[in-house]
This record gives sequence, C-alpha cells and structure tokens, in this order.
Amino acid sequence: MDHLADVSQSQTQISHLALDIGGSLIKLVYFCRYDDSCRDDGDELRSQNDSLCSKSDNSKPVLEGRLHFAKFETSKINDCLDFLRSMKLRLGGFHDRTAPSSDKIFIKATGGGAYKFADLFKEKLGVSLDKEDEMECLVTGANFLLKAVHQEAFTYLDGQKEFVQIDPNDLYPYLLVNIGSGVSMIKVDGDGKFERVSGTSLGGGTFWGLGRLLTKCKNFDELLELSHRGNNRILDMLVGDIYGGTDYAKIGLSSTTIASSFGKAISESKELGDYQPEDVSRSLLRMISNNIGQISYLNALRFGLKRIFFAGFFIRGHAYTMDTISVAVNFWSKGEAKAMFLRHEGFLGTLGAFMSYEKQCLDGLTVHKMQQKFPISVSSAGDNIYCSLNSNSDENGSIECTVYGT
Ligand SMILES: Nc1ncnc2c1ncn2[C@@H]1O[C@H](COP(=O)(O)OP(=O)(O)OP(=O)(O)O)[C@@H](O)[C@H]1O
Ligand SMILES: CC(C)(CO)[C@@H](O)C(=O)NCCC(=O)O
Repeated sequence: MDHLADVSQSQTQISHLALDIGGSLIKLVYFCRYDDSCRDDGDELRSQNDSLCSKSDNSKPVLEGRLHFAKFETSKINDCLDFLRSMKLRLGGFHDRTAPSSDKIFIKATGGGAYKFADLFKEKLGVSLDKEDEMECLVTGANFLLKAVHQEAFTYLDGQKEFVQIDPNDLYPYLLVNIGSGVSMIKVDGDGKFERVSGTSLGGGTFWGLGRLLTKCKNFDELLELSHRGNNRILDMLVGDIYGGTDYAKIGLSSTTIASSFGKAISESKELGDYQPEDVSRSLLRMISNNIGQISYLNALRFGLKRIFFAGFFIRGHAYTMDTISVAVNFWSKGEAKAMFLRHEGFLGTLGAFMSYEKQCLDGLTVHKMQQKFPISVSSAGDNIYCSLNSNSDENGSIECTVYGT
C-alpha cells in the first residue's frame, strides 16, 4: 500500500473525499478537518492560526483542516477499499442533499475505474460513485493548482529546478499533457473551456509494462531507480554510431543524438540477458519521455501554445524524465516553448473530482472555489476553501485549507 496515511485515523474527521481510478493507479484526495484530538498531534496537522471551527467574516462556519493525498495500485483495489473502510468516513456527510429523501451515500469519482468498479464500491462499502468526466476533472484540477497553490509549477532543465510564478490572469491558453497509463493532450482555454487535441498510447503504462517484462523489476520505483544507473548508449543507436562518430550537421543532428531508440539491440551476437537491466530501463525511459515531449511540442505548435504543463504519475518528479521531456520540447521548438511540471502531478483528476462537490451541498458545507491563503493571495474574490501548501510536502504533499460552510 502506497499512500500518505500518517494521519491517525481516530484523530481525523473526513468530511469530503474524491477518487480518480485510473488504469494503473487509484488516487484519493480527502479533506481532514482539525478537531480537538488533532490538536495534540504533531505539527503536520496544525492549522496556521490553530482555530478549529470559527466564524468567517461573513459569519459562515469555518472548518480548518488539510487536503490529504493518497494512492494505490489499481490492481490492489482491495487495499484501497480497506483503507476507505478503516477511515471511519463520516458517511452522514456524504448523503445526497439534492435528493433529501434518499439515503444514498456517494463519493465523487473520476477515471475509467469509476465506471469499471462502481458495483464493487457499492457491494463492499455500500457507497455509490458519483461519476465526473475525466478530462474535465484534469482541467479543473490543473487550473486550481496553477491559480491557487504557491510554487506549484516549475521548469526542470540540466538539473536545475526553477519555480514559475503563474499570473492567474494570464494563464490561458496552455497545453496540458497528462502522462498516466496512456497520454492525453488537452488545450486549455479557461475554466471548463478545453479540448482534448491529441493523445498517445505510448505512456506510463508502456514504460512500466515493457520495463517489467524486460528487466524483471518487481515495482515501478525499482525500474525508475535502475534507470538512474543506466547508460542509454548501450542500446540506443546514435547518429555518431551511423556516421562514424561525426555529427550530421547539415540537418542539425549532433553525433550524440539518438538516431534509433534500442537500435543497437539488432546485434545478432547479443540476447536480452547480455544487457544490463539498468541500461534497458534508461533507454526505455528516454524513448517514452522523448516521444511524449516531441508529440507535445507538435501539438503546441499546431495551436500556437507556448506553455506546456506536464502532469500524471509517470513523471514521479524524476529528474531524468523531466530533463528528457524538457530537452525534447526545447530542441524541437528551438527554445520557443517551455515544458513545465506540477508538484501535485498525479492528483489533478482527483482534485477536479473533489472540487465538483461545489455542485452539491454536503451536510451544511458547500465546496466552491479553492483559494490560496498563504503566502500570496489570488485575484478572484474568495469563496469557500482557502489553501496553503505544506512547505514540507513531497509529491503527496498535503494542502492546508479552510472550508467555508453555507
Ligand atoms: N507505484 C506505481 N505503480 C505503478 N505505476 C506507477 C507507480 N508510480 C508511478 N507510476 C507510473 O504512473 C503511471 C500511472 O499514472 P496515473 O496514475 O497518472 O495514470 P492512470 O490514471 O493510472 O492512467 P489512465 O489515466 O491512463 O487511466 C503508470 O503507468 C506508471 O508509469
Ligand atoms: C484512455 C485514457 C483517457 C484513460 O485515462 C488515457 O489512457 C489515454 O489518454 N490514452 C491514450 C489514448 C490515445 O489517445 O491514443
């Protein structure tokens, strides 16, 4: 089980929860309000002004707490069900108030698994999945993160990470490239204004699937870890390999450019076992990342987009992956387009599904817009959730926030 469950379950009150059930991973976002027992817990759980339930300026009740993130492998969905069961969801908070007579309990869910596993959730947890469109959720999540969360977007080139200051008034248009099992490329023109302009089946599932077969790695992180130590030149055929060590300068190809991914594996004198798994992993990661970077750039070019945000759990904040994608975008665009990455890369869809609660009233709470509280404020007038990013957060970093009730 791979999730951020360092919150003692007896000390949490989960009032909202959303799921993104993808082809490879299930992602969860849940809002955990602070309560008295949380006060005695570590700093991790404390709100910045440490009030539990106070009144906002306009006399709406305020719940302070934190958005938590968790993930599970989709193939281990039973672990996710056990986790949800153990969280003692205050299920009363999930009744559908648009149908007051109904005792139906629902959770917002997106991704293909919201359809595939709907019956399983009903059977095992007695919960109905309230389905939200996957692309819409990705865009809502991306817009929220880019507009409301401090230091969310960054560039990564030559080992240098630089946070990008996003002006919420000058965000659109941009290309969102979500690299999950497969890859979706979405042109985003505004809140809820988007078009899925392309995609490719050569994505994270391809890297992990082929990598597992070729290296016998037992898990994704092991495969990624291997790639750190590998040398792609063992398997990739470079321009220099074809041109006797020289560049093909006339068409702008240096001798070190990959001419053919895995091209050297045509050697009749070598079998798979003669190659080191780390070199295989490195070439595979390079092949997939480079290809996605190139297709993304071509789509950005199609629509005259200068900014490309890459998300999805394939990236994993992994230096070599980000570097390869950035180099591909930089190379093909001749420096015109910029690849950017998101700290909450894998949780866009789940956040989007979570935010769709705004359409429904939940036990006295309405989730409208999320807005950053610290350290800078965003432009739009505040509605119902204020957030700040936990400075210690990693990829699963929780987000501190305040929910304003109706
Ligand atoms: N622990 C992990 N186990 C499996 N895959 C992982 C893991 N961590 C990262 N990955 C990578 O992330 C990819 C899945 O990313 P993500 O969760 O964003 O997509 P998904 O929602 O499962 O896929 P899709 O949207 O195509 O249905 C995997 O294909 C793999 O490349
Ligand atoms: C099918 C989805 C949208 C499921 O998340 C994703 O895996 C994807 O975008 N795949 C690529 C499909 C294609 O456009 O070729």
